Amino acid sequence: MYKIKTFNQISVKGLERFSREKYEVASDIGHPDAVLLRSHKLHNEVLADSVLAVARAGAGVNNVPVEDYSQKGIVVFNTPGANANAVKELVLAGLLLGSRGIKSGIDHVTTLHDVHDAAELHKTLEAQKKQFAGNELKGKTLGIVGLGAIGSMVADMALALGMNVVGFDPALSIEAAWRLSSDVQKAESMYALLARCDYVSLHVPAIKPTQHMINDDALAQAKPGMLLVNFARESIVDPQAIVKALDSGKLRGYVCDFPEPVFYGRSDVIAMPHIGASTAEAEENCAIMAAEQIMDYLENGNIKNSVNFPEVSMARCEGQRIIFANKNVPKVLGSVLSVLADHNVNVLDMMNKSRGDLAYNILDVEKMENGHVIEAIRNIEHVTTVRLIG
Ligand SMILES: NC(=O)c1ccc[n+]([C@@H]2O[C@H](COP(=O)([O-])OP(=O)(O)OC[C@H]3O[C@@H](n4cnc5c(N)ncnc54)[C@H](O)[C@@H]3O)[C@@H](O)[C@H]2O)c1
Ligand SMILES: O=C(O)CC[C@@H](O)C(=O)O
Repeated sequence: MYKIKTFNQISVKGLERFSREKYEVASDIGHPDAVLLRSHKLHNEVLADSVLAVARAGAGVNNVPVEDYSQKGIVVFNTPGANANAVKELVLAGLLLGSRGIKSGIDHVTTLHDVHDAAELHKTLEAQKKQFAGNELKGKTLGIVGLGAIGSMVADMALALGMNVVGFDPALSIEAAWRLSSDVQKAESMYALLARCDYVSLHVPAIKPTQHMINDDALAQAKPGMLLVNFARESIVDPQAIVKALDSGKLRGYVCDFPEPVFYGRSDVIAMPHIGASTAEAEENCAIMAAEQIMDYLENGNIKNSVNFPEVSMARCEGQRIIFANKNVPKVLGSVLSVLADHNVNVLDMMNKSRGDLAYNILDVEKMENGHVIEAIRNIEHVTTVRLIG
């Protein structure tokens, strides 16, 4: 029986993927084989030594200490693209909320709830509505920083609305480049993008190089009156710099998914409670993808959509499967094969891949009589984890 520990509310559609015959899934499991979570921060959690994999039902893995887990041989998964459409749709809402007097207009209507005469109410509102006029998106220029799963969808949406789209992504993957419309203009730097855009939407991961990438210097380059939209992460912007830019009029507004105390009481900030991915569809997509990735890893040793291990998938042969991870240095695979040879174990198929400092291997072998083989592999220098599957 495999054991899965959950944090956060995970969509039932994903949890149902774990068959009851093979899996026990609960939030209070003591020695799990895998952890399934959303935004819960794992940095302060002590994970049991039994944990082989951690799956983040979502895109950002800044709540997972990935480097630490890599040293321990724990595979970390995420679910790329599974919630991108939900975020894209909320970015559209953000652009509209920042362009039109939608929120202030609705708030104003609620202040008139003591006016009970309909004719008087309509007359008052008609006289006052000019305060809530705004601008259209069509014909304006949207800058997108980060053109991955979400950024590319936001680009398509903005083009369909008749906006000009400028993008910046120095680490664009080949797959993402194929997805991107040829109508997206390329900016040479983020500063160049900020200088020419009426709207800018951020879609980068929260990693060291993106920490406070929107700061005083960056905002000094911005086109005056720009609207900034941030559905990526709080750490990407310096909140004090945002406040200064709003006060000086450099920024017209800031729409985000990450409220900060310094924004309280400001009518030029619209802050939502991290609901970019909070749709039934996105939650299901993420949970299903995460559950399937965990199952394929636990049952077959295959790895798909990991943020720290290489992508590895091999069809099963008859017999047994040995999987092991090791530090990416010479001779480890050779030493493992020598152990197998010494124990008369025949290898049927194998795969070896590396990613940075890590190497990962799948060996299908004829059924072994000798129970000491796995222990002998575990004792080889630089091997971090080894497992025998059925
Ligand atoms: N608000 C929410 O609920 C919500 C939901 C989903 C994702 N997110 C956030 O959005 C981020 C992006 O999600 P995604 O699915 O598009 O991820 P993704 O990995 O598909 O795309 C991220 C893109 O950012 C690019 N990038 C990295 N560093 C950059 C830099 N310095 N400048 C410009 N581009 C850079 C990468 O090359 C990549 O193409 C996630 O990491 C997560 O933090 C938030
Ligand atoms: O799980 C969530 O609600 C948020 C997920 C989102 O922040 C992500 O990075 O995918």
